Amino acid sequence: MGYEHIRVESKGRVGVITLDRPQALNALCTPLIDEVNQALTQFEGDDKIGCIVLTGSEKAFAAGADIKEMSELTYMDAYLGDFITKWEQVSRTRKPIIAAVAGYALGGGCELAMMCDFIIAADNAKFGQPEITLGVMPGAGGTQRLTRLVGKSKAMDLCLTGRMMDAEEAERSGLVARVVPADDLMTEALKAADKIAGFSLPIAMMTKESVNRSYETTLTEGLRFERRVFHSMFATEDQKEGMAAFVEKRKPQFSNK
Ligand SMILES: CC(C)=CC(=O)SCCNC(=O)CCNC(=O)[C@H](O)C(C)(C)COP(=O)(O)OP(=O)(O)OC[C@H]1O[C@@H](n2cnc3c(N)ncnc32)[C@H](O)[C@@H]1OP(=O)(O)O
Repeated sequence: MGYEHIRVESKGRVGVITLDRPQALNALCTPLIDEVNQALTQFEGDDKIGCIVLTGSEKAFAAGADIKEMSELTYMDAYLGDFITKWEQVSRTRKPIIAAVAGYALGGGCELAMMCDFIIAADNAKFGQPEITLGVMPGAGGTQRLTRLVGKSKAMDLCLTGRMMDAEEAERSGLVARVVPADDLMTEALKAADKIAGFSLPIAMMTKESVNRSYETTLTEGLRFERRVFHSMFATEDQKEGMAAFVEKRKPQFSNK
């Protein structure tokens, strides 16, 4: 499939999806989301890919859902069309996925980044949930994921005032895993992604599943889930290889089995 609103490339074992709608600061129109989902399906099915990076431009990761597209939406359009639900493919992606964010990550842009496993931000990044200024509230996880990441007080501040926060505040608040100079964003994101892709894919996927479970359940149930998954890892060839390599003082050769 040809892509109009994104660029898709493989860099070794890392799949890179670049939002590429510069005239609208990567506003997330429906065709763009459809293309992102198509690219995710492509990378999920590609055995050579061990990690995915989702990024935008230096000016904008994404300035939100496409306001022009949304402005005429009726309640029935939104309800019957299940507006936003198709965005969630990012959060259902089983392979690790990193958001590399420079510039604006606003509204749905911030929410899309939060659907990834973690965010690496350029020092020029600006995050916010300005939906209230448009007469709506966040609708793609902003009131939920943001609250879990930064706590109630900061989430209320951002969602109720619609203000933006810079990368330094976003890191301090727990939204962002690390901040790097804007010029180094892709180098750093690719380095992190390649490192992850060099580990055992099933182990990375199970690790991701277990961390995500902590959002969905009680501590007791989460610990039980972690223990079961941890035990299951002793049935993998990669556990045998990883530990043997340590004992034999050599680099492991994971086979994703
Ligand atoms: C997920 C859900 C349910 C909701 C949402 O995400 S609601 C959207 C939340 N986002 C916003 O409210 C941000 C809207 N954008 C802005 O406030 C500004 O564009 C800016 C502060 C990000 C940048 O300002 P700047 O002056 O540098 O650039 P503009 O001239 O305003 O924009 C350039 C170009 O892009 C179009 N644009 C920007 N954002 C969107 C958007 N979210 N949807 C559609 N189009 C957008 C903007 O209209 C302009 O295009 P034109 O020159 O053709 O008007």
